[in-house]
Amino acid sequence: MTSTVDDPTGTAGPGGVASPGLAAHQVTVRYGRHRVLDRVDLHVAPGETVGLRGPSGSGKSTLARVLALLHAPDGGRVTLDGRPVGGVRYRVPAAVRTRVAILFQSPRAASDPRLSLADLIAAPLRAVGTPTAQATARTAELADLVGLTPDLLTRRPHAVSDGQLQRACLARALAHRPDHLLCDEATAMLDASTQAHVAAVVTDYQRRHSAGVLLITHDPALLARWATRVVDLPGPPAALDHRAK
Ligand SMILES: Nc1ncnc2c1ncn2[C@@H]1O[C@H](COP(=O)(O)OP(=O)(O)OP(=O)(O)O)[C@@H](O)[C@H]1O
Repeated sequence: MTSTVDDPTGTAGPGGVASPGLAAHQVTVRYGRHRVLDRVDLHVAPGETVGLRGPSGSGKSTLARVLALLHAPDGGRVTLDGRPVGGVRYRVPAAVRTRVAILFQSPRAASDPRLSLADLIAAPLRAVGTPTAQATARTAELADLVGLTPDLLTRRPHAVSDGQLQRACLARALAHRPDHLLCDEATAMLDASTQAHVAAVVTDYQRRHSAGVLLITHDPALLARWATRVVDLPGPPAALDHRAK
């Protein structure tokens, strides 16, 4: 069974010219015997917002983690501007991996409880050896961008609300001015006003930087309002791997 969900235009075409963007090509992922993604294609061009929907368990978060270069697929590959990206996490050169950022649903699960919000935002800058003064200035700029006041920056995650922590996670995601931002149910846990604010910051960033956005959500209203186009992941291919026994 092939689950091609999108037309991947991120490969070099007949003329050898690669279209810009972030793409998954024939991506397959298994957890043990459970095949979650089966040869899936997806392409996010600069400036567009691709909505990704599908039933619970269809592999949306898994695909986002593959595209964020956090999870190595068992088959297929990820390309950036048509060039294959080998490896995941710190095996990918900083200049490449910082072009993609991801914002998760639960800011608490995605935050080190020992860090102040300022250190949390600055973590990706520190990870690539950004000089302290530069990292401090950029952190202040990012905090301002997401609407975090200076008094909140000295607090740790337990001392701020979910909405404030998600704003810090958004600031952290934007630290390196990524070309692609993957939002995995990123506003699902937020109240309406924080949800609107986070969406406004992302869309403004997207407009100014021509960033591609992947929007994973179960919310049809959010997809209708924000997505340029919507891609459907089929349900989990449950029985597939029993045949291989
Ligand atoms: N690290 C893991 N180890 C084993 N199984 C996993 C792992 N991560 C996800 N899965 C399983 O893979 C399947 C797809 O999970 P995934 O979170 O990608 O789906 P999803 O479409 O994002 O679901 P939802 O809409 O409920 O968030 C699920 O059956 C899940 O239990």
